[in-house]
Amino acid sequence: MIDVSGLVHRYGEATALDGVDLGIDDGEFVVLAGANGSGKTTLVRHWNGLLDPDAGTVRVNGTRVDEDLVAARTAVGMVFQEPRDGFVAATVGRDVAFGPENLGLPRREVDERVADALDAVNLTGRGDERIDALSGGERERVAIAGALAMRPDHLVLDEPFTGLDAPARGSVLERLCALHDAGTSVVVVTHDLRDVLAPADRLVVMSDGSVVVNDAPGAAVKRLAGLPVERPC
Ligand SMILES: Nc1ncnc2c1ncn2[C@@H]1O[C@H](COP(=O)(O)OP(=O)(O)OP(=O)(O)O)[C@@H](O)[C@H]1O
Repeated sequence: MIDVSGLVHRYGEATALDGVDLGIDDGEFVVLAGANGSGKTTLVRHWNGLLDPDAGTVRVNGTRVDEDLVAARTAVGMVFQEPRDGFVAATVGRDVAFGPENLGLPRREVDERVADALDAVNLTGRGDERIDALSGGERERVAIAGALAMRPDHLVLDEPFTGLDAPARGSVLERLCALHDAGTSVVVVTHDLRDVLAPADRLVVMSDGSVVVNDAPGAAVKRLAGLPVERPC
């Protein structure tokens, strides 16, 4: 469970989050939408302690993030925008192994986690391939595998479909649905609601640093008129 209460974040004089209250339950599939600059990225960066609140609290599984950063970062796996710039190794397997290796896990467990994570994103047996030879969709799935290898309770993806063509977008979304079906909570941050609402349990929309819609997708979509969000087709 991620529990955000009265969260305020300022960059200098500018208020990026203006008292956000939001909960993400275990096993939920939540779409977090809103126009550019509405505060989505700032909000999710608080979930594993990459930013400090100016006011309010963020708890992950009942513990304040600032009291136990390691627990928050283990429980909340993040796949940031443009993961293509964030790879730490040349090959798929080495990159996915990086997180578990840094936890100091024994080799056998690292190998098992890497194999499971690659299975989960449909890249079974492709650990030796070079990342720079993969397609955009495959690279996104490597980034997701890297987060999954940490065995998170919540997987948070910031604009995972940016720059992907329709088939790649479909394959990434299909993998997210499979992970959700297997019990991982999935939060997709996006300004583009095409396709992604069908599997979602909830749609949260931000505007100017506040949550303005927070409801089941069917009901939420009816309230999008006038909000700067691309509606589903
Ligand atoms: N490092 C920073 N320094 C100063 N201002 C920032 C910084 N990061 C974000 N902001 C500002 O905070 C506000 C919220 O930005 P944020 O990136 O959280 O929104 P977003 O909804 O994720 O937008 P996008 O879709 O463009 O990533 C914006 O006004 C943005 O310009």
